[in-house]
Amino acid sequence: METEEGKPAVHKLISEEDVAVALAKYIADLSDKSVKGKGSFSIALSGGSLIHTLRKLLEPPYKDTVAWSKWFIFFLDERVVPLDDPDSNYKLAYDGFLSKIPIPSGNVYAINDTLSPEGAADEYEGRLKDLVKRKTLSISVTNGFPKLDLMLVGMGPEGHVASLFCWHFQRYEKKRWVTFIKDSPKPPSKRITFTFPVINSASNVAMVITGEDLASAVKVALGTHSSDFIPLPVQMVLPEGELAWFLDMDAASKL
Ligand SMILES: O=C(O)[C@H](O)[C@@H](O)[C@H](O)[C@H](O)COP(=O)(O)O
Repeated sequence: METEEGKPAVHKLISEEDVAVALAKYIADLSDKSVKGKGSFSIALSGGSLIHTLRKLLEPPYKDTVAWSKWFIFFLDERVVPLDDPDSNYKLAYDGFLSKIPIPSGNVYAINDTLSPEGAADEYEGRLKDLVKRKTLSISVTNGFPKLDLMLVGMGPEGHVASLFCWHFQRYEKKRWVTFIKDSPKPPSKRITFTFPVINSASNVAMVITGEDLASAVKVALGTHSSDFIPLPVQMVLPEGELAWFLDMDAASKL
C-alpha cells in the first residue's frame, strides 16, 4: 500500500480475488467505526463489476459481524429502467448482495422507476434532502452537500465514474445533488447520477478497479499529467475525506 499525507491510499493487489478480500475488510472496518461513532453507516453503490467484488462481505466473519441493520444504501448512479429490468443497478445489487444480508428494506434507496430521468433525479435528490433534515444523513460543513460515509466507485475504460462521462456537461454540475443524462454513451442511455460535489463530500471514497482494459485510465488518474489536458471524470474524484484505490495487477499494470 502507498500512502502519503494528502495522497490517496493505493492498494495494489495481485488478483480480483485479493481486491475482494481487501475491500470486504475495508468496508467492514469503516462500518464498525461509523456505527460505533454515530449509530449508522451510509454507503453508495455503483453498478458494473463492483457488486460481484463485494462478495466476501457475504462470508464469515463479516456476514455475521457487520451491523447490517444500521446500513443505509444509496445508488451512486442508476439506469432509468424498471427495478426488475436486467439493466437496473438496483436489481444487480439486490440479486448479488442486498438480498443476502439483513438490511431493512426501508433503508435501501432505490430510484422511483415510474418517473422520467428528470423526475427521478429530482425525486432522489428530494429524498436525500429529507434524510438530511431528519439527520439520518449529515452534511458537509464546508459546502452544504450531503456527506455519505462511503462511496464505492467503479470506472469505465475511458475514465467515467458514476454516470459522469467525458463529453457531457453533467460532470461540471455544481448545484444539484442528483442529475440526469439521456444520452449516456454506455447503454442504457437514460440514467440518474450523483454529482461530483456529492461524491467529493463523502467521508470516504473507494475506487474499485480491476482488469487490464482500465489500466490506461488508471495511469492517467494516478500518474503525473499536464494540466493542459481536460481531466477525465475519474480525475475529478477529489474527496474532502479519504480516498482509497483498490487495484488488481492488471489495472495497475501501466503504473
Ligand atoms: O451504471 C453503470 O454503468 C455503473 O454504475 C458505472 O458507472 C460503472 O460503475 C462503471 O462503468 C464501471 O463498470 P464496470 O465495473 O462494469 O467496468
